Amino acid sequence: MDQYLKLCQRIVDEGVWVNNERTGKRCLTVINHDLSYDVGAGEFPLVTTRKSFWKAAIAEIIGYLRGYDNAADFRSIGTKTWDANANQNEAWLNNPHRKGEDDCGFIYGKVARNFPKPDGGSVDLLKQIVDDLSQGKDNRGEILTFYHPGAFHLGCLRPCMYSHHFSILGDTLYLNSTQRSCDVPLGLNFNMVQVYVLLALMAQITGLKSGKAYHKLVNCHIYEDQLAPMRDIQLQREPFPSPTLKINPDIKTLQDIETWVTMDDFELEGYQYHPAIQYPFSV
Ligand SMILES: Nc1nc(=O)c2c([nH]1)NC[C@@H]1CN(c3ccc(C(=O)N[C@@H](CCC(=O)O)C(=O)O)cc3)CN21
Ligand SMILES: O=c1ccn([C@H]2C[C@H](O)[C@@H](COP(=O)(O)O)O2)c(=O)[nH]1
Repeated sequence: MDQYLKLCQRIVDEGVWVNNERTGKRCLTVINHDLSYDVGAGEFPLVTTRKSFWKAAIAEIIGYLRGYDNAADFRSIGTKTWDANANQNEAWLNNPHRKGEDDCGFIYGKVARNFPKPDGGSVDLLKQIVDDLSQGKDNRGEILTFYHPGAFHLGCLRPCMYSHHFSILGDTLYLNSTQRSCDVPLGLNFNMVQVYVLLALMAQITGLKSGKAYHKLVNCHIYEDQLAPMRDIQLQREPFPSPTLKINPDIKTLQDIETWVTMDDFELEGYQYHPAIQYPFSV
């Protein structure tokens, strides 16, 4: 939580205004920031200086692991975060590849689980990684990528957290996640939870211990209409101690994640937080 507040303060102090063409808004921006979470020690990086809808964040990453490409599927496991990008993004609404209401197109897990091969067919990157890690194998390229520049025109949004690289040292699993673009008030609140949960879940289903997760952010921004509540309200609050996340130990395989896991399999102990702040969302 301290790391998060430091980044917010860094943007307020050092940020440079950048015009963003896609949203038509100005963003106060810094380049390059590194966060890390000791998942093995249970350091759950949840924001406490406003109410966080952490279950929606977990639902989103579970949806990615399942390869969802439809906002209705995301809603059915507990998050509305893809509604606006699927149904209110002008460029996507006019895109001939959009298959109708709630379609997100070829995004995130849909890409990783069906990664097109130049010589035909596709690869399920996640399954390959889970199979390797389960046998204690790390080929120094255990990379789950959601990024396919040749397919951007087929989806409503390019992936923001686009690469998750897993590594084994001894009996412990590590994760390096990279994010190209970060909406610090809204998106990052979710993305920190997702990096933590991704390492914890992957360690649990591959029989390894959780180590550390390293989260690299490239373009970190606060949209112009989010600056006042961040600077004048959220940054004036004192953080509470971090809560602890409990994950159902019965989750043992990738198939469990694909078939029966719900948000009831995740519980928080000791979450104390300040009142909610509603930040504007830019489509
Ligand atoms: N501008 C922008 N920022 C993002 O963070 C973002 C996108 N676009 N597009 C794709 C996904 C969708 N994500 C989202 C979308 C909405 C919220 C949001 O509205 N969060 C609120 C309420 C959440 C709830 O009620 O469940 C929040 O207060 O955190 C967060 C992340 C993250 N991503
Ligand atoms: O997981 C996510 C997904 C999206 N975001 C933010 C970052 C940007 O503000 C927008 C995406 O816009 P681009 O023009 O494609 O960069 O969504 C996030 O922070 N985390």
